Amino acid sequence: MSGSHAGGRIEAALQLSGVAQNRAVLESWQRCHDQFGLVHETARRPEIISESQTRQRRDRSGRLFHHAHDMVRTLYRQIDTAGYAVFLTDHDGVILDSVAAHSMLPSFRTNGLLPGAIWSEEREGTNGIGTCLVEGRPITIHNEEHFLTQHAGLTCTAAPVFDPEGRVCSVLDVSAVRNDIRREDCLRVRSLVADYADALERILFFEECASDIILHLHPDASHVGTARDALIAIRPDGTVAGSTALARRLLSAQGGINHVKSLLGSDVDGLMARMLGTQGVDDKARAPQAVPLGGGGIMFGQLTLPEKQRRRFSAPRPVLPVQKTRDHSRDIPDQDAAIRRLFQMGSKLLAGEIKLLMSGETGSGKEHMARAIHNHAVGAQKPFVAINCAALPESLIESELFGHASGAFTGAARDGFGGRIRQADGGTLFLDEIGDMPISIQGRLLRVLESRCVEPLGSTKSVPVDFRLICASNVDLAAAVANGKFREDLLYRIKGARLALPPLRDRTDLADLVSRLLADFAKGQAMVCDDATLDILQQHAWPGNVRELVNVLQYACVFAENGTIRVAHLPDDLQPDVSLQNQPLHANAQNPLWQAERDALQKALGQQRWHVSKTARMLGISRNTLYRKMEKYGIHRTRDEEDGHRLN
Ligand SMILES: Nc1ncnc2c1ncn2[C@@H]1O[C@H](COP(=O)(O)OP(=O)(O)OP(=O)(O)O)[C@@H](O)[C@H]1O
Repeated sequence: MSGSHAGGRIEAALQLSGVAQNRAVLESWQRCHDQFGLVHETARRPEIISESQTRQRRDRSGRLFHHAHDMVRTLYRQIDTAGYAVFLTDHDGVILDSVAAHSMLPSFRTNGLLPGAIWSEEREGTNGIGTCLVEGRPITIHNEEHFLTQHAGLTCTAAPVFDPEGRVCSVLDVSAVRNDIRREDCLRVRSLVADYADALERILFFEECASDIILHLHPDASHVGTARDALIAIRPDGTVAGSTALARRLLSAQGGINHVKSLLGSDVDGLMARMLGTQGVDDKARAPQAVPLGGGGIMFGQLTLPEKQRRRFSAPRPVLPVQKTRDHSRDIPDQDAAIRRLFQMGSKLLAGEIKLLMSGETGSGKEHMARAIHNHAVGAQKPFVAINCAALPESLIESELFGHASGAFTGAARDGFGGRIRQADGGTLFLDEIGDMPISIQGRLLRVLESRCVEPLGSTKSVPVDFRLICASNVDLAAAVANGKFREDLLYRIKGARLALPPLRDRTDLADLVSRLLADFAKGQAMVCDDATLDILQQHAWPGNVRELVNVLQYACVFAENGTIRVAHLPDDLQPDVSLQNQPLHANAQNPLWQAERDALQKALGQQRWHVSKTARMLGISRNTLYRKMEKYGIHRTRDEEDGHRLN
């Protein structure tokens, strides 16, 4: 549609008030026209604040930017790749973060969608971000619904993120520079964006209201304690410190939710007594209870108490003594600065009984690091119990973790088994791949973490346990919560502090790591790599990280002669590929040959269901060469592909 046509349509719609299909769009056009004096055909340059101002806004957004970082990327992977980008803004509509396919960046930039750009309605007319800020609800602004003609090529779906006081503090937006997307096709994106915005709201809520009593509410008891419930933060004096948008919606008929008395008809002590009974916080607090509302009606709820309140309501229990000042100068041998920093931080946090959640690619050394931190912070003589939650069959995991009484089930040990958690008493429990823990077991683990007691299967006796906890996961747990695969309350319990281990390819100490590992394998004999070999190791992408390096070096040691590993001693995958060395350096996306090879690789990977070894065999190249080519052409699996098939 030409500019004047679009303008005519907008003017006609404005005159026919009430007839427009989309109230929000019509009202926005009205604001653009009457309040902001915008003219739809004017071509305007985007207003972009400086990098330092954008940085300041990120800092000012508090933890929003930090927490949203992974979510924005997970959301991007979850959305079909067809030209979409994901944006995070602050409360003024200034873009703080964005993710898009590299090839699409120029077109988003041309349209003014880049960090620092201001997408308020006042500035850019009706648009996903700006209109969502005004409406305070998820919205799609489709092509010509944009007030300014220059934005008619955009399709934007956005959802607001609320702070606990109910103000929109951010907008999560998914946009495409395409005009072949039908409005109805945006529905799936809209529900995804809204889910992520809700998840972000809850993370900010739990963080900001960490010292308040949290009331979880829902009309359906089965939703209480899940990511679907409504949350209200209550101060000890009964005033409401904050709530989620869902809580405000569900309780809108209650005539304000400023004080627990008007909301529930009782003060804080009354609420505690009713919901916790005489049994203390640990068990009763979790079972949803019927909650009569002050203004009539009933919901189901449960309470989560901050540590201070828990102590008030639960029996005193022995706390694992914090070790005296520890000698942090006795460091791990790794030379990489990021690894050393993580070790120092992790040791201090674990010594202070903070729970650690490690992330990092497979084989990057999460367990290795966890053990080093435990040795340093708790003491090597204390138990370190590592459990891989993905490796245990579901039928066994419960008794393995929590133990069982004698004869609790067929095949149970005759004298019973105390369970791995109790083995960690006085030391550290390391739960690897916690994202793979069955949801039924997650509830039991949560109870153990809250009550610090284990109840073995087939027994009614609770046994007190004291351990420090380190968890690791290579799946995005926030996304697992959004997909209903991981309990949100457990995530907040285990996420005291996050440690993200870098992949081996990003580490700066490969040569040093190689000589350390060789010293271990060669058992006293001198063993080195020559320069050419070291060069190849430095260039390799190491998808299997340190574990892969260990395997490669062990293999090479078998063939090494006179204490030297040469290129010929490396496995086939690491042998140099002559054909690649002859590639022109200036290959780029405009080059038809470049594109043809990229397409062929992508097709082959798709045919082989992203099985890299099989694809490499089919193409007649080594696995290592295929990895390098994938890296060169920026070929990555989408989230769906990742879910379906593990990269071998
Ligand atoms: N910094 C290191 N120094 C020496 N060896 C290491 C180091 N990091 C890891 N390793 C070795 O690499 C291998 C893989 O490490 P680890 O099991 O800790 O990785 P991970 O990230 O926990 O793997 P996964 O995600 O598969 O559970 C182990 O053999 C470990 O001993």
